[in-house]
Amino acid sequence: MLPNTLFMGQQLLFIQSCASTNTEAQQLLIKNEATEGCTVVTHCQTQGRGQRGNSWEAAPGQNITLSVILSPTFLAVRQQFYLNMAVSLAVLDLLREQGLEQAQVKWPNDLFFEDKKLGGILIENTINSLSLQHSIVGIGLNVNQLRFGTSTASSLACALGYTLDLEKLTVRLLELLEKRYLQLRNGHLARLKYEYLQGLYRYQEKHLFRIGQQEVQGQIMGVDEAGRLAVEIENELRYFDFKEIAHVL
Ligand SMILES: Nc1ncnc2c1ncn2[C@@H]1O[C@H](COP(=O)(O)OP(=O)(O)OP(=O)(O)O)[C@@H](O)[C@H]1O
Ligand SMILES: O=C(O)CCCC[C@@H]1SC[C@@H]2NC(=O)N[C@@H]21
Repeated sequence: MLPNTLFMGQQLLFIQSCASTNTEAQQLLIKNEATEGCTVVTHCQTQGRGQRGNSWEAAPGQNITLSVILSPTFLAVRQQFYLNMAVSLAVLDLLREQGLEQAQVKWPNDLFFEDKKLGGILIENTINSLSLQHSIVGIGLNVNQLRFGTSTASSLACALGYTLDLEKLTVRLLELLEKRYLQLRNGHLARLKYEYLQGLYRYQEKHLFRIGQQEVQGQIMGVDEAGRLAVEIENELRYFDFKEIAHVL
């Protein structure tokens, strides 16, 4: 089954089992065998990689684990977080379309529903001096798996109470990803950022954050182009990189 798209997922490679679809996609890029939108899908990822060096858990045959190769050469290096926002929104669109209206994105790009993580995104960019050259967009979405090693993980099936058709869902994700990517390519950056913030977990709410060893109360006020989180703490607006701040859940 191919998605109804111009290019996203039109070159679709299904691999029964692999260490990581991001690594497989990297190999395709090196061998010059990929056109834009080329997608690597597997049912069994044995060494899935997450952000911050975490590993990604996915029981065989039950989840979406895929990587898409893109060439966002129209984005300046300093604008690269817009790609994260576009991809996060595509996965959020899918979750909401499936009935999880309250799903949100936990900064920078975790998919959250009722305080549990349903999915994650790992984007690996190759850059030249000024712009992005290639991006490998890895998406892991917990679909039919019911039990996880991490207490904070959940799946669509857990949330909805029924099993979903993995292939149909994958095809739909690629369609939604193309829509959001075209929005990005057509320069609708402000729109993307607005929608990302509207879908952001705990946006403009007072909550506890962990900064180093300390727990402080703060309020997310936005993100900057570099993807840093803007948090108001004691009447001061401070900016944080990925590893510098975490939500206290
Ligand atoms: N399929 C999965 N679904 C949800 N979480 C998963 C899955 N596989 C692995 N995890 C793990 O869940 C943990 C939580 O992920 P997360 O990216 O939020 O890490 P973290 O370092 O705890 O981040 P933070 O403290 O900023 O929220 C990580 O250890 C991640 O590796
Ligand atoms: O939230 C995270 O930490 C990101 C998880 C990303 C997991 C996906 S699964 C498909 C692709 N291949 C990988 O090794 N990682 C990404």
